[in-house]
Amino acid sequence: MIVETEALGRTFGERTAVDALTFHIAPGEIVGLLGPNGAGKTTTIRMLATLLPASSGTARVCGHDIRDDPDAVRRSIGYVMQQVSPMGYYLLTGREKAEIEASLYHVPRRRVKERAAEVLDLVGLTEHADQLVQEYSGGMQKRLELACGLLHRPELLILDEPTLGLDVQSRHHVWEHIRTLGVAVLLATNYMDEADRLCDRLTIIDHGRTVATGTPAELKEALGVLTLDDVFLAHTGREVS
Ligand SMILES: Nc1ncnc2c1ncn2[C@@H]1O[C@H](COP(=O)(O)OP(=O)(O)OP(=O)(O)O)[C@@H](O)[C@H]1O
Repeated sequence: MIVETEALGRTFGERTAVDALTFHIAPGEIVGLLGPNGAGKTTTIRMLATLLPASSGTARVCGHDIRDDPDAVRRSIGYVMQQVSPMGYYLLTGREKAEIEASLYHVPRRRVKERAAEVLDLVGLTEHADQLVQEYSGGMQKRLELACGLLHRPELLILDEPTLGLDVQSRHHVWEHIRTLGVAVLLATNYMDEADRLCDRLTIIDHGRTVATGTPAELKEALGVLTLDDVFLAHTGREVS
């Protein structure tokens, strides 16, 4: 398994953000983590990425325990956060940004150029590689972020809201590329169409607990509804925000 959690939990003072969460991701699987605002998605992701210690339970990521071997976990994952990188990058070309990040990710120096070109190609940016990032559309910038998350060839890519704020066409384009990356993906999203189109399996959480898990088709079938919006509403009592 690429990810295996067992009763993973995190509290902040009196507040329980994640409560005994158990789920797994198999190699190559795209798993969506869905939930209303404040459900515990980001806290879960931050624990798996070893950016935040767990209060209880265990998790193994790419075979490494998040508590005992955080460095090995970090080497095995790519993490693409919600916000786009700092402004400084806008004055670079896509290729320059990828090459700088490759060095930050400890890609051997003699491999930097080749690895940067490889990941730019994976997300369809080869043609625009020598254009300034500030001239990129929002969708192209997101694809560049995806590319940079893959520079050290992680086994797991963690994506927090990968298409937040993009127009429909750019979102479809980003999805196409995520589908063909060939690594396991954990994706937090508030977009039900994104979860439906992209994810092999979904875990819906609310108040830090799993309330439903299954393929998009299974989740709809179990309730006899046609859309994931209805599934979400039935399990969380809330409309998708
Ligand atoms: N550093 C913190 N200190 C205190 N409480 C926190 C902290 N981080 C998160 N929380 C609380 O934990 C709960 C889960 O938050 P989290 O950010 O994981 O939810 P989320 O599902 O990612 O929400 P969103 O969709 O709004 O990003 C919330 O009640 C939040 O207020």
